[in-house]
Amino acid sequence: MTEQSPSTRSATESPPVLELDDVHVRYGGSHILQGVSFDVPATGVTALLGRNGVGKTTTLKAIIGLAPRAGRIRLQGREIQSMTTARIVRGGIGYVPEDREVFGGLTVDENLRLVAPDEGVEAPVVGRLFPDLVARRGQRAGTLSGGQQQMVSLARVLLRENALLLIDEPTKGLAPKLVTEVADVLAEVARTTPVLLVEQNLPLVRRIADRVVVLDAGQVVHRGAAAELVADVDLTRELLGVSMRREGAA
Ligand SMILES: Nc1ncnc2c1ncn2[C@@H]1O[C@H](COP(=O)(O)OP(=O)(O)OP(=O)(O)O)[C@@H](O)[C@H]1O
Repeated sequence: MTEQSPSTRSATESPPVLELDDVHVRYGGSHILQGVSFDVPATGVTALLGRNGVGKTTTLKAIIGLAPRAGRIRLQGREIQSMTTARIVRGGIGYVPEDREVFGGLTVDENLRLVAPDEGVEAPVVGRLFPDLVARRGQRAGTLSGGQQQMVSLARVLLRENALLLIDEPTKGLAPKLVTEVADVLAEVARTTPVLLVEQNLPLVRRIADRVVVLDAGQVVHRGAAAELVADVDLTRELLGVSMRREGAA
């Protein structure tokens, strides 16, 4: 495994918000996560990277209790690996899945009122981060663009207080301008809440992530600073099969 210097925590540094220790996921005969261990620090964005099918989404699902997992997972020092998803969410993890899962037949406001019945789009966080959603409050979510649906999905988790956000490929399939908008929102959100982000867009990772964890075949193969990985053309090609040269700048 390639690794930067192990985190030597100073006396003033907060303990990690999330710790994974030897986490395994098996689906039938397939051993998908094979002893995944890493920490998510209590601030900023930690990007979970890796080629297609290496287990990134499965890692988020294991954390939130949507995949059958073994091993130890701690949220703010408390073991959560045996808890139900509902309890983990109540305990402070917000999850934005890859497929966004907005209720297409409900309006933007109705989608948000499922979480915050008294506020919906009137919630201060919505006005501050998603003015477009306020303007579209009466539009059915199923008729929104992919980027707008992503905003609804993000807004919905931000209506709660979260200790940690798990966000799965928020920019997948979005046009470049919308990628920038989503990145701006994520950067703003990460100022107050730590984020574990699955993302394939390396320019975006370079822009908003502080550190990276790279998976390959169900195992962690690299941890370190995001800027260092993204600047290393050979390493990004080796670990991810892509390079910034080919992808272009953000
Ligand atoms: N419910 C399931 N049953 C069986 N196999 C599954 C299930 N969910 C995921 N897998 C398999 O687990 C492996 C990891 O999938 P996962 O979605 O975690 O990968 P990923 O790294 O997020 O990929 P991508 O970047 O393509 O989204 C894949 O081989 C996938 O086919």
